Amino acid sequence: MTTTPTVGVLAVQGDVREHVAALERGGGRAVTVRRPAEVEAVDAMVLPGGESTTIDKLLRAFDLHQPIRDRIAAGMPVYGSCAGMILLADRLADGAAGQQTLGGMDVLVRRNAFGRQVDSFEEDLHIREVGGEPVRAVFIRAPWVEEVGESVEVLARVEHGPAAGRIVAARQRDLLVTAFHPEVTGDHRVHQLFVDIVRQSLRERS
Ligand SMILES: NC(=O)CC[C@H](N)C(=O)O
Repeated sequence: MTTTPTVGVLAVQGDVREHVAALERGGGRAVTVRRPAEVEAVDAMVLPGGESTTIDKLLRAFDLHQPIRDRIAAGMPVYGSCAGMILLADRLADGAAGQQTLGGMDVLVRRNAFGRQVDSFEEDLHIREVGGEPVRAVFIRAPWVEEVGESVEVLARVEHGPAAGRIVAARQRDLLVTAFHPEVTGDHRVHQLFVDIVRQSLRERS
């Protein structure tokens, strides 16, 4: 029997609807999460893009910071895109004053790393674990991963231009991050990869 995992999309700020749609197309059941009790009820979570400083403040205002941290520590699979990638980083460069992350992934992430001139751009990326054609990656004032710990697998790097070689997708066990926004392109393969990670994690825990 194949189970359909329930994935909660953090819905305090950011592009929530697009993630809900991409998760459903990728084989998951998507719900929105705004309350601590909802954090407890899901199998996994997506932290969407948006503004990481705002999301950080709202996580604390809505009493979601600690419950999500606790679930990450207990092994809940989480996919963080852009601002969500910043939130999953153990270490942050160029964060705003007082900005905190949830942490969980042994990486140093640099916020707004691509600089002003190239705030936003698109590139076709080859992503490990995502088969078929390259993925059209949309970067919007994106961060990059500057350093990775030993348990982190690099899934994709920028392939062209001045930032070539920079890490923009990575995985540490059941934590997945991308610096770009696959939810805005109509291609649900990254979300499908995440739903597969969640399914595998549920099988291992049952
Ligand atoms: N598209 C995004 O999520 C941008 C992230 C944003 N620059 C931040 O620091 O939070």
